[in-house]
Amino acid sequence: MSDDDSDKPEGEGEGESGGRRRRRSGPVTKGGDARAAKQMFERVKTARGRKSSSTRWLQRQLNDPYVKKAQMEGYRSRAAYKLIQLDERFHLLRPGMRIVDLGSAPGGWVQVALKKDAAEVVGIDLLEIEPIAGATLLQHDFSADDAPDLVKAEMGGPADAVISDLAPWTTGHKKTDHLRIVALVELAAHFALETLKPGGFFVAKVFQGGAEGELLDLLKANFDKVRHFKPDASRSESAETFVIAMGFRGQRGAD
Ligand SMILES: C[S@@+](CC[C@H](N)C(=O)[O-])C[C@H]1O[C@@H](n2cnc3c(N)ncnc32)[C@H](O)[C@@H]1O
Repeated sequence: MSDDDSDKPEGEGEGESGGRRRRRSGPVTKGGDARAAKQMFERVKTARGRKSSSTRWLQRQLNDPYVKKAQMEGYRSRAAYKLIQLDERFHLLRPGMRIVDLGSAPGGWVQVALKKDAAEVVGIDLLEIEPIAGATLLQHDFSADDAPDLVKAEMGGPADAVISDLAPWTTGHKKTDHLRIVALVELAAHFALETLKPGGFFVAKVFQGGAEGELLDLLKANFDKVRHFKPDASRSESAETFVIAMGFRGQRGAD
């Protein structure tokens, strides 16, 4: 993953793209390991064969209050608190909504949307996601041509919200990675324009300067309000922030 705010150690968990899998029901992972909630700072010894970047990731995870909170409150990722805090700030999630979550593995944002009594939650990721009761989870590339129609068919209509915590797998080459990240957010915005209903909103993780240039122009042309916000759960050393575009003007504005 590109982002040092990621929930996985660098280089782990890369999934194959292509195949599509549907999951409709299953248990939400509950509870947490009380031992993991220890208050003391945990130091991790560099084990043989473990890269120092993995050691740093492990040490940070063990000492991160949001990791501990997620384990105790039954969320699959610390990322869940980013959506919770975005919602606290902008009052986005309301009961009965149809919500599309782009890049949903392992499922923290899906859990938050369900907790807010969404009527339909469709999550899509290149990676397989353990089932979550009440959500439809697709293992698919959201940028594939057929993805918007697939998602709309699963939801039974246009979405009230498209939320994106997408992070691309990276090459280590700074310029290439930056282009990949920008392209991914732009694709997510176009996905939103194709699937949202008028009045709907789009939330997306963006990097560095936030939504800029063509992306910002696109959002301003199609939404009544565009804001940026970095939730407390987003690590201060991370270049990520979030763009929130509210009041979709409808398909004609997308021209
Ligand atoms: C930071 S994680 C999302 C965490 C999630 N919001 C949560 O709360 O658990 C970003 C995800 O984006 C996914 N992703 C990246 N490119 C994708 C693509 N083209 N289509 C679908 N998912 C993609 C990755 O596989 C990864 O699981």
